[in-house]
Amino acid sequence: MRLDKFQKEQLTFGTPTPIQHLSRLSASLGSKVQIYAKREDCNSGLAFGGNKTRKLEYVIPEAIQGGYDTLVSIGGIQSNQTRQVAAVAAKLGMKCVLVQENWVNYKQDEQGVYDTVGNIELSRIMGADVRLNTAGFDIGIRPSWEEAMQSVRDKGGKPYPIPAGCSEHKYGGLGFVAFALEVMEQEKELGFTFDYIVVCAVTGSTMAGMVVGFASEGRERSVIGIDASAKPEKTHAQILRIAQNTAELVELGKPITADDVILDTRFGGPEYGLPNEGTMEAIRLAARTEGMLTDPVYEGKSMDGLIQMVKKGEFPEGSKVLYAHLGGAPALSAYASIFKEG
Ligand SMILES: Cc1ncc(COP(=O)(O)O)c(CNC2(C(=O)O)CC2)c1O
Repeated sequence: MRLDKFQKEQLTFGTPTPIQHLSRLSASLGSKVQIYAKREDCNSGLAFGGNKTRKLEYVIPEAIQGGYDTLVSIGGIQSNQTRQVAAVAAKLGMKCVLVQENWVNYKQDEQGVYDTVGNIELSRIMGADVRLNTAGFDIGIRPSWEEAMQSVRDKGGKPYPIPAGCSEHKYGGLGFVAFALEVMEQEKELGFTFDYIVVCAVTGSTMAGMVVGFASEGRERSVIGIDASAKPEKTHAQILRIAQNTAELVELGKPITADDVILDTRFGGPEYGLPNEGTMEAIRLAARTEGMLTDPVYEGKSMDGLIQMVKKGEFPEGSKVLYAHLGGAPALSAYASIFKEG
């Protein structure tokens, strides 16, 4: 495994993100499984950080060395990706253009709120050129994003392309290979290894990087993805493709197969960006047992998956399960109306 051959720009705090024992959450579920969380939601001082900030550490060097002057990225209106790109651009003194597509059929109660608070508010405060677009949800390469790139060129700028979630970027998986290697180092200090790692998946490079990183110890199938795209076929295919590309980049030395990408599709409904009852219960339980905030789009769904699997006895008794907390809390204010009752 060769990760050290890649350039890295420090955008996180540069120290291993903490692994916390969620003792009260574990107890509330019967203590048969011990749950831990690795806190990527606290990984950087750049606008609350998150999983994209770790990914951008391997994406950004090319932008700096290539003399690009504008970072161009894309996501839904409450995208955590675009907020993190805006923060990195601000920190590096680069311009930023963000395409925010209409990926979520949010409630009428959120009219006038959903596209003004949370992540999109933060991106505006950080000086990004935020461009709303009516196109719906899709994790692939988008015409709106390509048009934004061209608009920068038309004004004499040099745009650097950062696709949704950084995932289709050639180095999009490297950050979470590093995550996996970091966990394996921390396990030495903890004195045990995790039996499972639970992670939310939408554009796929977070999970893809983890699968490759843990594959270095034959643990690729300990990574359990919880789909939050509600279009799992496309997400699974994208995770597999990114994992295979990333395995080649880091010279893993063995293939990643479709069976190595374990994506649980039970918790992503009703559609991308909208929570179900289980999502809401999971958000409340994690908040009320651990003071740990998760969101209705991503982490609330992976937390629901984790909780349901524990309740159903799908983890053998005595398992130690690591929950990857990837961020997302800044979007909570855009969903204020759904938390009004209880
Ligand atoms: C908090 C949080 N948790 C998990 C994920 C899923 O990660 P992947 O896209 O790498 O699968 C996101 C992604 N968010 C996207 C965004 O635009 O914010 C890329 C979809 C996330 O923000």
